Amino acid sequence: METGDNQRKPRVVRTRDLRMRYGSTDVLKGVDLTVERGEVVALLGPNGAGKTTTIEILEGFRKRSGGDVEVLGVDPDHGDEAWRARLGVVLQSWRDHGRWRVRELLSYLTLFYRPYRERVFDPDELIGLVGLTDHADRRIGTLSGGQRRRLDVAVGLVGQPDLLFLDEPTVGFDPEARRGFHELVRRLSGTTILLTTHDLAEAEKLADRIVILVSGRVVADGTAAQLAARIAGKAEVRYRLHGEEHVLSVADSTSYVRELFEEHGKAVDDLEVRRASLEDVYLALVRESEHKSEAVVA
Ligand SMILES: Nc1ncnc2c1ncn2[C@@H]1O[C@H](COP(=O)(O)OP(=O)(O)OP(=O)(O)O)[C@@H](O)[C@H]1O
Repeated sequence: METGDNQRKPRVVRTRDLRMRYGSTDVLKGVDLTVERGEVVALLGPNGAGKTTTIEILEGFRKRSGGDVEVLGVDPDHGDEAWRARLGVVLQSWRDHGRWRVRELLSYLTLFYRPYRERVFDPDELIGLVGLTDHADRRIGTLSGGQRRRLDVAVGLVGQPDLLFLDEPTVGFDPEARRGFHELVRRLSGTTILLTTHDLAEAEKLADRIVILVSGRVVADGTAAQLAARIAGKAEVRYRLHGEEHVLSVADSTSYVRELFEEHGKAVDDLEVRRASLEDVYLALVRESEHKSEAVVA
């Protein structure tokens, strides 16, 4: 008999060799992606990499050209209403129902989920969770961009989903709204989430794992630290010496700094050592992959 440790973690999303072709253009070229229960996974990649296409296939909104896909144990091409009710989808902003009021819309949506879900959110609890209590009776058309986005998230959460898709959730947020949104996602701890974003700090803050997609292929998959280790080595050292600024990229920053102080002592000022950030890692991986695919095309 298998013990708990030996049991595989339940897969919420699994794709194998996922392919998508629009006309004669291959947009997804064999994507292998897994998301395990309780994980928050960020899908990153340059414009046109295929993130939205991937998400739409997983949501059952788009039919794939090839490969195997399972979401909550079901092929999305054959997902029924009960399966759909287990998903939470936050698309780009909710533009309909501008004349409806916030509480009214959420109460109405709970009716769709009730036949399929054991528990659905109480609308007022949900409104509190997304920080819209003061706006519960406002018409949706009068909400600000950030408030509307919070409502989008609430719409995705109504049915207490087993898997939540967030497509660029904080576009257009001011820094305070963004921080509020990040706290909200943390409060959902335990919910499996697949999100796309162009905000690398956001990915680093929220995601347990980061998957980078370039030109329809997964080029990296791991924690932020694991990705950093792939291009590890160099750190940027900045300092001022006799008033003159120096910026260097060095392999062993500890030895460099030790020797710098041994040689120049107190003449060294404003020292800063910066390890590779997720942005550095991301840009390096994207450049490397783009070069490789250009070489293949050439
Ligand atoms: N319905 C469609 N018909 C033809 N081509 C499409 C269609 N939808 C998307 N594409 C193309 O597929 C590619 C991938 O698009 P997709 O929207 O999945 O990228 P993305 O990674 O989400 O990009 P972004 O970061 O800009 O949102 C793009 O080159 C896009 O032009």
